[in-house]
Amino acid sequence: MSQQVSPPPQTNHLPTLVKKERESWKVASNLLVSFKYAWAGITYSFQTQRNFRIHVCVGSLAIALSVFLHLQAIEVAVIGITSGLVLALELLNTAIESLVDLTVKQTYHDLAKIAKDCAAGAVLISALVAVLVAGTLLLPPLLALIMSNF
Ligand SMILES: Nc1ncnc2c1ncn2[C@@H]1O[C@H](COP(=O)(O)OP(=O)(O)OP(=O)(O)O)[C@@H](O)[C@H]1O
Repeated sequence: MSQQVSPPPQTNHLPTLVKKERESWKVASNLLVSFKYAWAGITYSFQTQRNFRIHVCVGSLAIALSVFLHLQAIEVAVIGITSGLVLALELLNTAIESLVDLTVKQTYHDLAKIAKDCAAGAVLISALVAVLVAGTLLLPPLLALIMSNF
C-alpha cells in the first residue's frame, strides 16, 4: 500500500513559511521597538527577581572595583563578560520559570521541577565562576592596596 507523503516545502516559499510561523500576538515593528521590549524584560526581572538585583549590584561593584584598582583592560573585560553572563542566564531563568508556570499553572510536575532546577543550576554555576574569576583578579591588588596603607 502506497503512503501519502507531503512534498518538502519549496525553497522559494521559505520566507512565507517563516513569516507565518512568526505570527504572534504582537511583533516588534522595528529595531527601536525590539529594544523597548528587551528593556521591559530586564526591568521586569529587576523589579521581581531578588537574585537578579543582587547580581546587578555585585557585578557593578566588581567592575567598578576593577577600574578603581587599575586592572588591565583584558582583566576588566573578563570580569565584565563573566558578570554579564550571570545576568543573561538569570534573565533566561526568569523566562523559563514563566514558561513553566504558564504551561503547568499551579500543578506539580516532575518535568517542571527539572526545567526550573536546571535553569537555576545554570545561574548558580555562572555565578560561582564569576566569583572565582573576580576573586582571582581583584583580591591580589586589593590586598596590596590595603597592606600599603598599614
Ligand atoms: N510546577 C512545579 N512542579 C514541580 N516543582 C516545582 C514547580 N514549581 C516550582 N517547583 C520547584 O520549586 C523551586 C522554586 O520554584 P520557583 O518558581 O519559586 O522559582 P524561584 O524560587 O523563583 O527560583 P529562582 O530563585 O531561581 O528565581 C523550583 O526550582 C522547583 O524545584
